[in-house]
Amino acid sequence: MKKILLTGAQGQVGWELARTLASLGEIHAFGRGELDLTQPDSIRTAMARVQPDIVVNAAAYTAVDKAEAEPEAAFAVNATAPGILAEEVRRLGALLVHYSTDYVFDGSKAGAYTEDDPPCPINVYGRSKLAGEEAIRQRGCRHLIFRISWIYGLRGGNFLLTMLRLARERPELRVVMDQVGAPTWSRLVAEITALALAREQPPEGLYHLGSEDAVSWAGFAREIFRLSGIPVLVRDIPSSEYPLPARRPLNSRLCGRRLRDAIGLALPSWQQGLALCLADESQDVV
Ligand SMILES: NC(=O)C1=CN([C@@H]2O[C@H](COP(=O)(O)OP(=O)(O)OC[C@H]3O[C@@H](n4cnc5c(N)ncnc54)[C@H](OP(=O)(O)O)[C@@H]3O)[C@@H](O)[C@H]2O)C=CC1
Ligand SMILES: Cc1cn([C@H]2C[C@H](O)[C@@H](COP(=O)(O)OP(=O)(O)O[C@H]3O[C@@H](C)C(=O)[C@@H](O)[C@H]3O)O2)c(=O)[nH]c1=O
Repeated sequence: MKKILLTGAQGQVGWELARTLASLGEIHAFGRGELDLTQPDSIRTAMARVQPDIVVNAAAYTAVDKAEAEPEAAFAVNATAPGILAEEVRRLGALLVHYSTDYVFDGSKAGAYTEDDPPCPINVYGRSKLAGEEAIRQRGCRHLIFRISWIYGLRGGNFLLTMLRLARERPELRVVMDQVGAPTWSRLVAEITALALAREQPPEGLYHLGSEDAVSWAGFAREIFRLSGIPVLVRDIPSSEYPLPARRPLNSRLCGRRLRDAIGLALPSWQQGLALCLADESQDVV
């Protein structure tokens, strides 16, 4: 039976992975308390204890705005730690599964970004995540990196829960309409990861995991409220009217063709994903 070491087990994606990957092998799930990615010894001790066949790194520094003020903290978790994990994975001859982001791009492309498009991040979080990808590739271990985007679910901190909370407080919300991307339910990321790992020869390298269709944050908010039956008004605004410490790419669309061609896996449309998430009764809002 394969041994799987999972980091970030309390995060949005990690929480789903802890359940979904359990069908694939013996899972050793670590939250920050048991495995702190800022402590190299903590990483090496966990790796030595578990001796995993597969490491799934779902831990990350994801506070996009806060990262602008504390780049060292973001780089420690998102860049240095994946490099150490990759070193350990190479020594064990294991496979490292890692998640990156649409924020490695500047958003200036007209269509969906492919894996061959040159990254050019415009904020600290994006730069730290790109450095993490590069650190893994440089170590030369077997790896599978999924770039994902706009993750939501009914747990943790995300745009869906923020919208549901704000709608209880205000009759009208102002939401940006000039940033487009594909909102993705955390469970679908976990399920696609499990399907990829269940293959005799799991894919390796870099893959974009995004549904082909895209929407603006304002359009996403409207669909959340439509499906939830909440009568709140969403007013379209440009990003310039919602100033934040970190710039966001205007185009976050990721082309999922490479993964579909490699193993026949693709995400459902973002609308289908959202409907599935909101209809799921197995999860409580946390
Ligand atoms: N959220 C999104 O929209 C997107 C996320 N991604 C990527 O997907 C992956 C999963 O993200 P997601 O689940 O949404 O993120 P979350 O923020 O929900 O979860 C990240 C987890 O990492 C943990 N963590 C943070 N710092 C450390 C540390 N020093 N040591 C150990 N664990 C730590 C956090 O713990 P704690 O709660 O204690 O801080 C948290 O449980 C990440 O690689 C992220 O960059 C990519 C695109 C979009
Ligand atoms: C709450 C709110 C946000 N917004 C805008 C701000 C921002 O431009 C956009 C998205 O807001 P958020 O700050 O929730 O999203 P953000 O933290 O930028 O989300 C990103 O997280 C990282 C981790 C990723 O990797 C990305 O894929 C992406 O999901 O919506 C409004 O226009 N109105 C509002 O009321």
